[in-house]
Amino acid sequence: MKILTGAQIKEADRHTIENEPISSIELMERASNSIAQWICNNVEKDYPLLFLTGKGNNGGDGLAVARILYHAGYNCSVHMAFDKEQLTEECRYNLERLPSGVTSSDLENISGNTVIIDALLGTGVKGAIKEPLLPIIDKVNSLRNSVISIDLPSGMISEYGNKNQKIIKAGITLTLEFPKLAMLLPEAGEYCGEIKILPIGLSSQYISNEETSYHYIAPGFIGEIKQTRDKFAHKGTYGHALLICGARGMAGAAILATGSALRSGCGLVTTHIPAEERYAVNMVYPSAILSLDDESYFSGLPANASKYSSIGVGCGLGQAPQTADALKQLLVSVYKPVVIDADALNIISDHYKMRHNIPAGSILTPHIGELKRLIGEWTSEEEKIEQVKRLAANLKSVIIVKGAHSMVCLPDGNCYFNSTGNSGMAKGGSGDVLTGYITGLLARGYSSEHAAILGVYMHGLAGDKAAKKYGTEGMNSRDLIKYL
Ligand SMILES: NC(=O)C1=CN([C@@H]2O[C@H](COP(=O)(O)OP(=O)(O)OC[C@H]3O[C@@H](n4cnc5c(N)ncnc54)[C@H](O)[C@@H]3O)[C@@H](O)[C@H]2O)[C@@H](O)CC1
Ligand SMILES: [K+]
Repeated sequence: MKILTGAQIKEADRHTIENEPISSIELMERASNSIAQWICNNVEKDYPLLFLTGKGNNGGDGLAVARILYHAGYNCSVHMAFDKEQLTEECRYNLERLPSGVTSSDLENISGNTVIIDALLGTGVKGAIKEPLLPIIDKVNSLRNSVISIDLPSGMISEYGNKNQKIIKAGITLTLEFPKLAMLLPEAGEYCGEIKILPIGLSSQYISNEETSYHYIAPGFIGEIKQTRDKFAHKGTYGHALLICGARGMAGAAILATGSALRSGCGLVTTHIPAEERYAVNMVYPSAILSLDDESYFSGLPANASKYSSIGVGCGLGQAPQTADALKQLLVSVYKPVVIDADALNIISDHYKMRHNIPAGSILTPHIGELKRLIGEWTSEEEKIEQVKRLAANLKSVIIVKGAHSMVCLPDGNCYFNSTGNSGMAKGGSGDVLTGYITGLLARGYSSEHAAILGVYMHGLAGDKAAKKYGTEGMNSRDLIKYL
C-alpha cells in the first residue's frame, strides 16, 4: 500500500471529486460514514461522545460523524474551536445539519467515561499550533479519557517536522485511505496510538499513477510475494541456510536464530557455533546441523562456506579481534548475500573499510543504536531516512531499521514500513529470531527484497499472536518462534 504525502492526498481528494460523480461534501460523507461505522462497531452506546472540531474539513468530518452517531443512538456533544463564519464551506454545511439534540460543550466537567473524538486538525496543519487550538490540545492531553483521532492526531504534520510539535495524544487513530509517514516514525508515531486505516474510495487511477518511495506492508502484498511449496520437493529443493552465531555464553542467540530459520521453510539449517556450546543448540533443535568452531568465538569459516544458499551472521557473536578477521574473510569469499546483524554490524561500524566487502544484495538489520554506529547521529527523521537510503544504494543492499514499524529500505530507495508487531517484541532475542528467519527465507529462494519484507511482516505477526496469548509484558522472544 502506498504512503502518500498530505499534499498528494489533497490532490487525490481533488482528482476524485473532479473525475468521479462525487462532490466534496459527498466524499466527506463517505469518509464520515466509514468513521461512524468503525465507532459503532467498537464503542458501546453507554459512553458519551465529545467531538472537538476545527474549522477545516477535518472538523467537517467530526461534525458529520457526530450527526450520524447521534441518529444511531449515541449521546453526542460538540466543542467547536471556531465561530461559524470561520469554517470552510464543507464544515459549515455539516454544522447546519447537526441535530439540535447534539449539545454544545465548554470542555469543563468532562466525565471520565466520555470518549473524545478529535477532529481539530487533519492533513491541513501547517507549522506550530496556534491559538485557539493550543489550550484545547493541552487540556485533552491532561485528561485520562479515551481519545479517538480522525485522520491524524490533531497537530501532527503528515510527514516530517514533528519534533517539537504540540499533538493530541490519541489512543486510536482512524486514518483515511492511507497511513501517513509521520505515524510510522519514532519522532511522533506514539501520538497515534493504534492505527486503523479506513478506505474512503479515493480515485484508484490517481493513486496508481502517483509516485512515492514509501509503502506500508499490507497483507495483500504479502499474499502476492509468498511462494508456494512444491508437492514433489525434497530437502535439497528449498536451500541450505548457514547461521554463524553464539560466542561463549551466547548460545541463546544461536538457539533463537536456529529455531526461527527452521520455521522459514528452507530445506536445511546449519548453525556454526563454538564447540563448547554445541549441546545447548543440539538439545533444543535436533533438526539443525552443527558446524563447530574450535575457539569460544567465531574464529574461522566453516568448511565450504560458499556451498550454503544463504548465510546469516552476527547473533551473539561477540567482537573478538579474530572474529573481526573471520567476518572479513567471510564477506570477501562468499559471493552471495549475507544477513548481517548485531555484533557483525558493530564490527563493520568499527572497521569502516569492511563495508566495501559486503556482497551486493545483503541484508543489514540494525536497531537504532546499531544504525547510529553505522551512519552517525541524525538531527531529524528526514535526515535519518535519507542517510539510510544512501547507505542502501552504496552497499547495493537492503537495510532493515528495526523498531516499531520497522523500515525496510531497498537499494533503489523504496522504503517499506511494517504493519505488524507490538511493544512486547522490544525484548532481548527478538532480533535473533528475525535474523534466523530472514536467512532461512533467503535460502528458501526469496529475493533479498522479498525476504526482508516478508521477514519483518511475519516476525511482527508472530509477535502479535504471542501478545494475544501472553500479553505484551509476559511474551518473550522464544514465543515468537512458536507462532512463525
Ligand atoms: N473533500 C475533502 O477534501 C476531504 C477531506 N477530508 C478531511 O479533511 C482533512 C483536511 O482538511 P483541510 O485541508 O481543510 O485541513 P484541516 O481540517 O486539517 O485544517 C486546516 C485548517 O487548520 C488551520 N491550521 C493549519 N495549521 C494550523 C496550525 N498550525 N495551528 C492552528 N490552525 C492551523 C488552517 O488555517 C485551516 O483552516 C483531512 O484530514 C480529512 O479529515 C475527508 O473528509 C475526506 C474528504
Ligand atoms: K484529527
